[in-house]
Amino acid sequence: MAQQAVEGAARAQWASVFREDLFEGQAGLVTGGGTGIGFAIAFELLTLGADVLITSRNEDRLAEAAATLRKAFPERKVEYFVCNIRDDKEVAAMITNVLERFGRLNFVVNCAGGQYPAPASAITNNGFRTVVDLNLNGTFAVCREAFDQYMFDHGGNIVNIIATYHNGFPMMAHTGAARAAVANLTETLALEWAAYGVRVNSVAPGNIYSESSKLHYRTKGNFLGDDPIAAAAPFIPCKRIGSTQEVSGLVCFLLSPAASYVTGVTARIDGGATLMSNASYVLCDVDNYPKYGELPPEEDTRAVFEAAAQAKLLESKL
Ligand SMILES: CCCCCCCCC/C=C/C(=O)SCCNC(=O)CCNC(=O)[C@H](O)C(C)(C)COP(=O)(O)OP(=O)(O)OC[C@H]1O[C@@H](n2cnc3c(N)ncnc32)[C@H](O)[C@@H]1OP(=O)(O)O
Ligand SMILES: NC(=O)C1=CN([C@@H]2O[C@H](COP(=O)(O)OP(=O)(O)OC[C@H]3O[C@@H](n4cnc5c(N)ncnc54)[C@H](OP(=O)(O)O)[C@@H]3O)[C@@H](O)[C@H]2O)C=CC1
Repeated sequence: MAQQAVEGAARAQWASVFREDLFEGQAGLVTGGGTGIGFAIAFELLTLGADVLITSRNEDRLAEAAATLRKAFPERKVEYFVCNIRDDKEVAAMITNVLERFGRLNFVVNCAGGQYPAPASAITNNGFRTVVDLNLNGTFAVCREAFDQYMFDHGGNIVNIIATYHNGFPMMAHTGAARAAVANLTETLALEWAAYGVRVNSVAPGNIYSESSKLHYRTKGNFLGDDPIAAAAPFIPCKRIGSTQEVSGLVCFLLSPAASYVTGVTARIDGGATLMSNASYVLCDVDNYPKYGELPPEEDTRAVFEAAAQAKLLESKL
């Protein structure tokens, strides 16, 4: 709870690179908008003039995030609605609710999602089904309801947050399969809905610094040490993990008129990590790669890098 407020306060110091009236007059929805990447996206959309409804399962977290956003943006409408995107009826009710509150649905950002790290042989059928249900079926349900209830008549803009599933996703077979399916769904919807003035794109983040993702790995996975997201940094070409604001900036670009001719793409945002296909190429030290948004303190990151490299955590555990 308190973490949300701290995150919100920290983000109040951070400004978007985009024009402040970019989304003036628009209203939309961010699933998973109460935490992490989704919160950063909601924050930036509000910064740029939009009214935003955030939705997820945990009402306490949503209420606290909405309170933080309302405090930061008293001139905007900030709403929340409790919805499990794995439940079709709740999704339909949630879309109806956005329309009742805002009277329009110009954009949808599908950021709700997740999984647990495990080797494929340890994933039960129900575990696999659960993760596919959340990331694929839930995303589809939100897209289709948004289209049926509003975008069919008025056009609109959809961005799906997935993950870098490219070249396989060891320890994440369920989410890799689901996210690859969403990338394909993105292409199909972009084709079918172009005639209705709807653009559909995806953003595939690599390792992003978010409190909830660190917690998620520490409590449920722990296969890359205490801070697995940061421990991956030595193996990323730009030698750092990404910030939630970097993901948000890409989403805002895709929602903006500058991306009017962009539909059906999956944009990777991973510091070049998924390009690492040549085993004979050894990454150099990097000390001048640009940074944007909230990242862990330099010293902490370096300590984690050294520990990770020394223990060769990635090689030994995968
Ligand atoms: C190189 C790589 C670097 C890593 C590279 C990193 C890059 C990507 C980083 C990505 C980071 C993030 O996504 S961060 C975002 C993290 N946030 C989240 O994941 C939040 C949402 N997640 C969830 O709610 C849960 O993880 C999820 C499983 C999807 C749904 O939970 P539920 O409570 O609804 O499910 P349950 O009913 O409890 O469980 C359903 C089944 O799943 C199984 N299950 C659930 N958790 C389990 C666990 N930890 N370990 C085993 N099995 C588990 C249960 O045993 C059940 O199977 P049976 O026992 O057979 O019945
Ligand atoms: N951080 C990272 O490194 C990466 C993250 N991603 C993906 O980006 C997205 C955001 O991640 P991040 O912000 O880091 O992590 P979070 O855990 O903060 O985000 C997940 C969000 O999804 C919501 N959610 C989960 N299940 C459901 C559900 N069934 N119905 C509705 N909402 C749900 C959660 O809220 P609640 O619990 O209240 O339902 C939460 O707000 C996720 O899809 C994640 O998998 C992809 C690649 C890398």
